[in-house]
Amino acid sequence: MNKKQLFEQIRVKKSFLCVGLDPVLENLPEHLLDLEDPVFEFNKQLIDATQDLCVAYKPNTAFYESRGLKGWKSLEQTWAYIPKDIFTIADAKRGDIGNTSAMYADAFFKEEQSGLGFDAVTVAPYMGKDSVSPFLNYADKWVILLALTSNAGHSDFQLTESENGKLYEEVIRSSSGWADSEQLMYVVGATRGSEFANIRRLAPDHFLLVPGVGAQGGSLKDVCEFGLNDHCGLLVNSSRGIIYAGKGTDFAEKARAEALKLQQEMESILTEAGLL
Ligand SMILES: O=C(O)c1cc(=O)[nH]c(=O)n1[C@@H]1O[C@H](COP(=O)(O)O)[C@@H](O)[C@H]1O
Repeated sequence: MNKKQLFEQIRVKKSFLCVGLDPVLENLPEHLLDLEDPVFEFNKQLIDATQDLCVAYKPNTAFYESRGLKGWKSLEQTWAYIPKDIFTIADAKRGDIGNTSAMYADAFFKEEQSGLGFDAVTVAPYMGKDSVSPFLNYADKWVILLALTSNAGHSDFQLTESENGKLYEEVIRSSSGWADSEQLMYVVGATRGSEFANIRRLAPDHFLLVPGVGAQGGSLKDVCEFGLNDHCGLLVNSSRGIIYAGKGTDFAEKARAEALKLQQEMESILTEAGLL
């Protein structure tokens, strides 16, 4: 899916919501636990209940990899179940020397080989250009590079100052030369509201993947104040805040209600910005 198509989906659905599919077996509704693949069944019902309200799904691969082969199978089935007009992000935070990154890229993008054909993968930038390029070699796929993350530890390195400014600024500046905004997005945590104006100065046209609303307390309004651009430019993710809204047999309805709240807030933001 290209940038134009993504914006079209945002306008059709009046939403820039990304639903994070981060299932922990112990937290799943009890009635699913006896099924052959409770994780897939959980995701399937969540996808059925939210697909008209969101433009993207983001399974974080850790929640699947932690269960070994079974988990990988659940991930594969989940990816295959997501309707093809919805943007899919493998949140895997990969990046290694070039030939190894090429294998990671195949793992998430090369469907005929790996069984997975995600639209995008999250990548850590710190090994530099040659560690990111193999992902960019897939011309119709996206790299979502970590810029300014939502966690407390973001200040350990990302805010470090040098003659080139803060480290995260340097990540955005340098990587903008590796690919354009048709192939590159940045991760910026919703908890970093005050930095959005600065990020838009460095990356005016890029889509930003913004995790951290919901369970981590980030504000959608603050993110949008400076984060919105003329093609929306935001994919705002909530995982736990949606998928664990309920724990009973009505968990999917409860998840839908939380997703709907966000979608409605997004619709009024998009309307106010003249983007619908
Ligand atoms: O790359 C990410 O998606 C990510 C980056 C970041 O800075 N912070 C962050 O929370 N995430 C991911 O976004 C999701 C947030 O989940 P919730 O806090 O449950 O909404 C998790 O999958 C995190 O791994």
